[in-house]
This record gives sequence, structure tokens and C-alpha cells, in this order.
Amino acid sequence: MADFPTRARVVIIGGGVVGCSALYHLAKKGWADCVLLEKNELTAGSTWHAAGNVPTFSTSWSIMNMQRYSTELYARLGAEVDYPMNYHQTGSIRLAHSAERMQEFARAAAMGRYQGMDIKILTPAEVKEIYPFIETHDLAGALFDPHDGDIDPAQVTQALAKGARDMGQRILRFCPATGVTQTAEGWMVHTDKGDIACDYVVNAAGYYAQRVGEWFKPYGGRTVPMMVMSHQYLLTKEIPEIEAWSQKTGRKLPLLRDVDVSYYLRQEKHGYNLGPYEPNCRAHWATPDDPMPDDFSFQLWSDDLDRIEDIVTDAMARVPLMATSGVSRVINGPIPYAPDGLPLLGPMPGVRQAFEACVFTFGIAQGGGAGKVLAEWIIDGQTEWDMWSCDPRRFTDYTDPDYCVQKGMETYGHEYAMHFPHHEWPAGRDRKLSPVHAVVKANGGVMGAYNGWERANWFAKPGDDTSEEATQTWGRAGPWQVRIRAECEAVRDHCGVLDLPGFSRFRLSGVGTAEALRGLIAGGLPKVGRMNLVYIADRRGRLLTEMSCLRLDADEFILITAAAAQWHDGDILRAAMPADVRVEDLTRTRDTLIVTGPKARQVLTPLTDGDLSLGWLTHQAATVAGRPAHLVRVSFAGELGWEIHALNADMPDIYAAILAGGATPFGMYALNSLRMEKGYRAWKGDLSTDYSLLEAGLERFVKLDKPQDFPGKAALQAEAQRGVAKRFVTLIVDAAEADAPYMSCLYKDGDIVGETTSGGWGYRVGASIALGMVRRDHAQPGTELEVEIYGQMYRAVVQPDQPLWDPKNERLRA
Ligand SMILES: NCCCC(=O)O
Repeated sequence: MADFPTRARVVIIGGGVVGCSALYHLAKKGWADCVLLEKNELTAGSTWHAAGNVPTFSTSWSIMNMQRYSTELYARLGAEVDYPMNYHQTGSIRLAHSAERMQEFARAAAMGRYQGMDIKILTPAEVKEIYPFIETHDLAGALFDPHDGDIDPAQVTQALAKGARDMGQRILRFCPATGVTQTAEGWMVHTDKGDIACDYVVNAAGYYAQRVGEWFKPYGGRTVPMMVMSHQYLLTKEIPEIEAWSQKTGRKLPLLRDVDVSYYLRQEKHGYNLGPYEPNCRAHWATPDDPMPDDFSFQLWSDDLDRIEDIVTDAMARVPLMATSGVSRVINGPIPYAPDGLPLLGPMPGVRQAFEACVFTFGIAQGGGAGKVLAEWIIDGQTEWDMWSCDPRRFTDYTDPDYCVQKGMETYGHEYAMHFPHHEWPAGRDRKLSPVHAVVKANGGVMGAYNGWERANWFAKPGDDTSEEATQTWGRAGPWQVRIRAECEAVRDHCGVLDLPGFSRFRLSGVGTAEALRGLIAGGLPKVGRMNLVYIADRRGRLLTEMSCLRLDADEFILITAAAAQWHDGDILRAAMPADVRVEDLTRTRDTLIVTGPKARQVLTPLTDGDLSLGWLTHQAATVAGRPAHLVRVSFAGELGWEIHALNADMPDIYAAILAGGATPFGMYALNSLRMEKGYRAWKGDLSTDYSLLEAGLERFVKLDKPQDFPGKAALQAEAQRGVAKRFVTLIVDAAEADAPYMSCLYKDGDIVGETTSGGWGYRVGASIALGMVRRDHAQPGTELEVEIYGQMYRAVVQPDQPLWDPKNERLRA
């Protein structure tokens, strides 16, 4: 090939909407010497047969940001790149059949308002006014998203490609990538037409992402956690009434989603496009007798209407006009699913200079925003919005193909389901078990999955309702409530024990470790024998992670971090440490118990040879129940307490002895309540890259005057000079039956002035607590705000800057 590019800054593998959007956005940010490789024609994978809906609605703040951005981009893109396309912002109506669904809508509408969108709640009568063909007698109401609509998937992809090409980017169609080789500088991407040397490579291969991902395994990569579903939508013949309505109004009908029945219904020309997400769904290419073909470009499966018959019948009852027309075409095509239904967008776990932008199930709606996010990741190393919900590192070593198929099918069949705070999805469970799992279960543990690890959320007593049905509420009341209260009271008055498998832990050792850490963390290191919290920021001073740092020796440390952060934090540590520093991931080999409460010393004294008089934030090697362990004098529950870290094989004896010593087992729900009463932040709720370390109120962990430079130092120094825009606060809320969930809006005199980052009931203080970020001018203690909880306003008062429980920390230092 005469002008084959042998060098590029970035090579993107895959020419769907996401790959083209990434190419476009890289050029927009000034990197116009990149190449996109597509093995067939652009859009040949899933993009060409996508339904083309473009919602903004999401109950996730980051997904809503990404989808909102897509609608804004698509509205201006045609003119910007001179490629007119069919984009209809018709608005959409999302129907509710229950009060709980209306509560979900109210929460999303508030988030939408915070993002500047006029999302509205409708009564059934209002639905009928704007959608005359619908039956509304059994509806609770609806949500109206004015920016929703549909776009031609091929046109938007070609428009992004044109825009990218016009800025200098290269797109090589019918040029499949055949492999990659890591080089000292970056990568060599191989094709049959030649090799391309590049700094960065992006896997944007849609449903082929797992195959492309295999090429990265020799360089530290893993099997891409995904599977492929068959998604059908059917197109009806033309319906005269729709044509007449469109001619009369000059508009298309708003897109309908009957989310409780599980389908979307959209005007397509003068007929309908009906897309069900059926519970009895079908995975493809998931078993040896159904292998993924090497090429499925522009292909579909034959239709299977039996699977969606019930939903079609329901839709015809909802919009009887549908029944007046026959089916003209069925589209049954492959759609990739990650286990949680969200895309993989961000750094490729374990592999330097490689990214993923793949496994999009809503690629058209998210593609615009995804390109922006990916360009930021690659060029800036950080993103405008915290994107943890899409970060490929959220899935770690437990996502084997069987897990991915189970979860993918569960997610597809519940595409529009509500995600209640006390509900745990049942598929793909028991992937990683604590060494005391059987005992925890035998004691009534009602389990939840944390990075694949099973932990007790609460402990049920015989007769308690532990069914999935009982969890279908946004409220705090449920069979768990009385048990959580008792667990918190046991921790307050006596001693509790929580088994915490999967705490991510890394040992760092070797000459220069301490100095390397000083150049990474914002604060100081503990002395040998002591521990403290350390924080790592990005260049903007925004919060990447928090770790407990135990110093074992001058140059030997254990860093302990959230279960979910294992691969995220592992990547940060490995990237930052020089070659002489050894970074070992010990997560799998050890288990942790939290033993805490005023009688914790009494429980432990007969069991250990450790020195229990050592003070707060100390640690020591000791035996417990005759087994080697490490005792750390700390408690996330905010009482006198120790963490006991031990090898898996030793933990059953230790746990048994502590239970026999009178400790009450408690679960994650109680821990969450206890930590909020102390104002202890949780990772990726209260602690996210949406906030700087200073906004998060972590000044005491930041040493701006230390000699070492560290990521974010200059930005934090500048922020300290000018003052923070927002401030972390604790609020007491006059809540009713539900506490404030993540991203509830905080108002002052009708204006949104902040948001909650977590909320729950404090059983020791007897109040509903919210932690949040508030505009600096409204963050003074005593300020009265309002918080919107599922559509209702409640008084929320900013509390003094000290813990609600044990403000002087006397109990935990006892
Ligand atoms: N392509 C799937 C769109 C689903 C939805 O609009 O809700």
C-alpha cells in the first residue's frame, strides 16, 4: 500500500461509532496523527444495526454526563463537519407502573436538572396529552426527557469519521489488525498491509474486543470481561394514523419506554420500532458448539419472535395502534455486554499505554461522550468526570467466561430494572469466598458481592425475610433494619466482629521505597510500627485513591485499600514505583477481621500475646488464638478496635475464638452506618476524582510544604491560595422513610448548591446522615439547606467540622 502509515500517535482498532468518536475527539484535542483500523467497512459490527436511540436518562451521574454530552455533540455535529444527518430530538416518555419507579424517576430528574436538562415528571393525563395513542389508566406517571430521540447510527459514525479525516486522521478500512507487539516506546500494531508503530493503542473492537484483548495478554493483559447477547427489534409497516399525526403536528412521536415491561417503542418513518429486553433472553457465541465466527460483518441472526411474544402483546395493549399493522422486518443482531451492562472505557488493566473503549451496549447514546472521555484519558491521563462506573479495572480476576455469561444475561433481562440499595443481584455469585465464609453464612449472613468477594451485609435471625422481593424499596425499613440496629448497638456497647475478605493489599519493599512513596502521596509516611491514611491525587489535585499505609521497616510498607480498587490502585503503584521497588499483591492470600467496640480489648486479651496497650494507629505482629497475625489499632467503625490480618489458613481459628469470646458478628450495612457517623469517607462515593483533596476536607493529609514533588502539588498549592469551590460537609437530614442516596441534590433557596456523596441512618446518633459537597459559601456549620430525596424536599443542616459520634475521638483512643 503506497501511503500506508508506518507511524501514528494512537492506533484505534475498530471502526464503530465509539472508535470513530475517539478518533474525532483525539483530533479535536490536537492529536491529529492517529490511525483507525477497521477490518471491514465502518459500522460493520454492531453499529450498523443499532436502533439508534439517544437517551440522556441514567441513574448514574457519570453515564448521564456521557449521554448528555452525546446529545449536545450530535445536535451540532452535522453543521460542524458538514455532514447532514437524521437526528430527531423527539423527547421520550418513560412510563412508571409503581410508586418506586416514580421515585427512581424523581431522583434521575433532579440529577438531570443539576446537569442543566429540563427533565420533567408527568402525570398519566399529561402523558396522554403528548402521546394520544397510549393507554394510561394503569400508570403511576412518567418521566419526560426532552433531549432524547434517535439518530441514524451509520450517519453519525460517518460524520465523526469525516470530521476526524478533515483534521488529518487516517482511517484504514478493510485493513484488519492482526496482532500487537510491545516496544520500548509503545506498540507495533500489525496488519496484513504493514505494521504501524504507535505510542498508544485502543481496543475499540466491539463484540470482537475479547479476541483483540488476547493479543495483550503477553504484556500483562487479561481476558476482556464480556459476552454477546442477541437483541431483536421489529419494525412495523406504515400506520396511517401516525402519518396523519406527524403531518398535523410536524413532529415525530416521542420515544416511549415501558421500563417495567421492558421495551422501547419508537416512531420509525410512519410505523413503529419495538425493541424488547426479554427476560428469557439468548446469549450467543458462549459455548463450544456456537463459536464466534471470524467475520460477522453486516450479518444478523434469523428472528426468534417467540422469545419476545409476551412483550409484543403487552406493547400492543399499551399502544393499540401497534396492533393495526403487521411486522415488516425483524433485526436480530449481536450486542456486547460487560457483566454490569456498562462499557469498558479507560486504561487497559495491567498494560501500559493501552486503553479499552469497547463492549458498549448503548454505543450510539454513549459513543459521543465516550470519544471525549477516551481522548482525555489518553492525552491528559485524567478525565473531566469521574468515570469509575466504566473503568475497565472495576472487573478483576473473578470474571471468567461463565461469570460473564451469567451476569450478561441477567443484566440484559433487567436492562431497565431498578437498582434498590438493599438488593443484591443473584447471578454470578460465590466467586471468591472468605476462609470463614461457611461460619458467616451459618450465623445468618445475608451476603453481598464486593469485587467478587462475598461479605455479609447483615445477619438475619430465623424467620427474617431474606427474599429478593423484600428488598424492592428505596426506603431504609426492611427486615434488615432491626438487625442493623442491633449490630450497631453491639459495636457501640460491647464488641462486634466483621469478616472483611478481599481488602486489597500490596506489599512494597526494596531500597528507595519510602522516597518513591513520598513522591506519590500527598502527605507524609508513618514511622516504623505505625500506620496512617495516605492519599494520591492526579495532576489537578483531584482524588485518585486512599490507602491505609502500614510501615513495617524503613523501606517496607503494606498498603491496604478498598476491595474494588485492587486493579486500579495496583496499576497506580506499579506505574509510580521505580524498578528497584517490589510491588506484591497479597489480596488473595490474606483475610481481615474488624474487631471493634468498647469491650474489644476484653475479648482479645485472653486470645493474643500482642500488646493491646499500644496506641491508636499502631500495628504489631502477634499471635491470636495461637495463630500468627498482624494487629492494627484502627477501626473504621469509630470505636476502640483492631483489624486482624492473617493468612487465610489461620483465620478460621482466629474467627472462631473471637466469636467464642463474645463478639457479635456485624455486616457491611452496619459498618456503613458506623463510618458515616464518624465522617469517614468511602471510595468512589465520597472520595472520587470529581473532587480535589482540599475540597474533600483532607488538608491534614496533604503536605504542601514537603520537599518532594507529588502529583497535584502545584494545583493544590494554587487551590489553597484561591480557596476551594466546594467543601465536604456532614449534614443531618430530617428525612422520612428513605435516606439520601448518592448524588441527591442540595438546595439553598431553590438553587442547587451541592450534592450528597453518601447517606444513611446513624443508629448511634439516631439521625439520618448525609455526607456531601457544598458550595463554599453554604458550607458553614448551622447552614440550613434542603435535600431532594426521591422527589421530596427535606431540611438538611450542615454540622460542625467534627465527627457526629465521639467528636473528640476518645472512644477509639481508649
Ligand atoms: N440500542 C438500545 C437502546 C435502548 C434504549 O433506548 O433504551
